[in-house]
Amino acid sequence: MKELKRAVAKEALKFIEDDMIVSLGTGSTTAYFLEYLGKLIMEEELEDVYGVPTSYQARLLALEYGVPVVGLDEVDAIDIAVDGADEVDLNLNLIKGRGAALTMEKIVEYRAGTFLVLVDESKLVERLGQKMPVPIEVIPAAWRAIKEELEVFNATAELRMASKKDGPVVTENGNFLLDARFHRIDDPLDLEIELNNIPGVVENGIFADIADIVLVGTREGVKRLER
Ligand SMILES: O=C(CO)[C@H](O)[C@H](O)COP(=O)(O)O
Repeated sequence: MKELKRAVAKEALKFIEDDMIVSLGTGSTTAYFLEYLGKLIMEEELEDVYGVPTSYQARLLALEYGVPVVGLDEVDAIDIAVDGADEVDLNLNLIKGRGAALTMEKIVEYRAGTFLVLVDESKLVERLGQKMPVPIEVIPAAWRAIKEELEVFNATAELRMASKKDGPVVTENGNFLLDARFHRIDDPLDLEIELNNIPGVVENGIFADIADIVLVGTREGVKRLER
């Protein structure tokens, strides 16, 4: 899988041109992309490219690999957003948020001129929710009430616990995460909107109708899916 992730990350470089503002996603696949992007910038094969990080991870990697960073509030527009995903369905709807950065990711990916998604073939599913839960970022005080409310959606949710800290994962926005398993997701866009209507929900990990291009690393090479 590592090699497939590296292959899509390398292919993504073909979408980057001089003078672009690139949103930098979170996760292991975008980490490879950042490594390759930094190399091109350091070798001056790309000029005046700036990255908008979606997380501390993306920011630290950008600094390590020599990709200049700017904040979202410093740029007029984002030319392209590059990020991984946890699941991609047949209509290129996504589940994201395993890395807990879904809110910032959605903010920039929604606004980007092009949203380019990088995955290996294990992420492809017929229907969202087949393998992964939907992460939901919630205001800490509301976690239990929202967990109970999710039962109305026929979902069971778990508070995401930290592994190198006692207690729950706290996002970079100071919130908790519920990982929700739905019985069946037939209409991702509808569910995305409904979840965000629950008071106390900050954002959820369904990214319906916003991916423009998905590069899929397969054993037969990188495949390009487009809406
Ligand atoms: O949504 C994400 C982070 O919030 C990641 O993009 C997603 O989890 C994919 O990660 P990886 O490239 O490591 O498989």
